[in-house]
Amino acid sequence: MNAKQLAAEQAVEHINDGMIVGLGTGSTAYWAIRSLAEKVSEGLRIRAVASSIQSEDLAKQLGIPLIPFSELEEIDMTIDGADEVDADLNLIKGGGGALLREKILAANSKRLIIIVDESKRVERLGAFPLPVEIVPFAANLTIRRLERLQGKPQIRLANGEPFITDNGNWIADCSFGPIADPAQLHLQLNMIPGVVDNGLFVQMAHQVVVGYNDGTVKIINSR
Ligand SMILES: O=C[C@H](O)[C@H](O)[C@H](O)COP(=O)(O)O
Repeated sequence: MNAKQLAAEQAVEHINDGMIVGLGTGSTAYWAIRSLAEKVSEGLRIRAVASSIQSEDLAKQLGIPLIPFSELEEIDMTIDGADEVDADLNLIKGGGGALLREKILAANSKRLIIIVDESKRVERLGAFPLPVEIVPFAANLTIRRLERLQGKPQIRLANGEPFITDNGNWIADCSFGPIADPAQLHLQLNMIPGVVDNGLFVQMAHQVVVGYNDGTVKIINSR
């Protein structure tokens, strides 16, 4: 079993009958969705909400009952991956472009469990370019504001065209270098008109499950 799968399977153990479960996005969340589907096929009764069209398609295909965002009041537990995790369990997310829906799920979940392999743990966030979701029609103005914050923004491309998120927006990947104060940067970014949200998840994770290549798993709880 690979390190991502190890972490995912450990996290899925926390899911009980009757729960509403938020499904993350990406190659680690993939294993959680697979493992959850197995439990559903064995009789676990849950309903899930997906953070991306990709995860929704996978969950549908594997027979996980889904509910739309419009029917949600609260989510019991969300299990999601991350691109970086620091010692305070702050995260960079959005490498797959799903940060907005992921953050809405995280903010409305009683519990957010993050699953990663050991490569995602860092002392300080910022080596991974920070994804910022921006509205396309004012992209040039928003990019200028991101440049003024020293973010060195690059519009993410897919096949030579701007990558389009599930919400119809663009992603500007920003390189701030080591991020000294994630909470402050998060606020500065989200105050720019034209920014929809950014991939900093500050003090949102309740638990991080880390899978190691030697087959072990470490659980880190928020303080
Ligand atoms: O937009 C994508 C998500 O934030 C992912 O959870 C994140 O990029 C980690 O993905 P992976 O598990 O594939 O490294």
